[in-house]
Amino acid sequence: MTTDASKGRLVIAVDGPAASGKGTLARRLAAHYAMPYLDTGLLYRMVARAVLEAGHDIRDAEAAGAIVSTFDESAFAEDSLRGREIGEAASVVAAMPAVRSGLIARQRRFAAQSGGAVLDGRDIGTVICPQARAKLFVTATPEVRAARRHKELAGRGEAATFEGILADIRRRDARDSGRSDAPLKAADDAVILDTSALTIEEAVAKAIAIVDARRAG
Ligand SMILES: Nc1ncnc2c1ncn2[C@@H]1O[C@H](COP(=O)(O)OP(=O)(O)O)[C@@H](O)[C@H]1O
Ligand SMILES: Nc1ccn([C@@H]2O[C@H](COP(=O)(O)OP(=O)(O)O)[C@@H](O)[C@H]2O)c(=O)n1
Repeated sequence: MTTDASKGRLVIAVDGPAASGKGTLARRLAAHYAMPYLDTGLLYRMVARAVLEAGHDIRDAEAAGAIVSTFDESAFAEDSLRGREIGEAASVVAAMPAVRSGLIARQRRFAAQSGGAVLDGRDIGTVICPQARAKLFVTATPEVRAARRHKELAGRGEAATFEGILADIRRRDARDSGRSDAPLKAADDAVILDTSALTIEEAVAKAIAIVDARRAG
């Protein structure tokens, strides 16, 4: 088996825009290869929640920069981080250089585990793990992503219109792609996987084939 070039380990980087299906694929890849998985979006969501809970304005970069070095990951229930508003707030703090740099070490530590790791986010293949052996950039049209998120949020009991979610997704795409620090973009050596017309099982099969090809390459 050929693994992470530098350390003999397989690291899988999964990036992509909101509701493209990257978390679903990353989780399934982690199960398939029996590797630990980190959803890095949750870290930005935790910082956003901590900033708001401390009573700061979400645009307060100084407050967010101070919180990023002290926040306690175990203090947040995952379910409380998945909502629509926290996703929006996360993309605001994620554009702040102090927040991004404050989260780099813990992500790289996770990726450095001896058994390898799967991480998903926006900048895993470009900034956090540029040496990752396998990189996927997962996409889908904004309309397909909005429909998926709409269904997901409805399942959580969160009322929102399809049009409202589509507007959220477009705004978040623009903010994530337009920021100067670690913008959302595919790494040069990433394989693009468009899931617009794929079922979850079809997308998983393609993702495994892509990773297997990288392991063999
Ligand atoms: N290929 C797919 N077809 C249909 N639904 C999907 C597909 N991939 C993911 N989903 C669903 O879309 C929603 C968003 O997927 P998720 O993996 O959380 O996206 P992301 O991590 O990119 O935000 C979830 O409810 C998930 O079950
Ligand atoms: N590696 C990452 C992960 C998330 N993020 C930011 O965090 C926000 C929430 O990320 P997420 O992955 O939880 O969001 P979804 O794609 O699940 O909607 C994104 O809109 C990005 O602004 C980032 O900048 N870098």
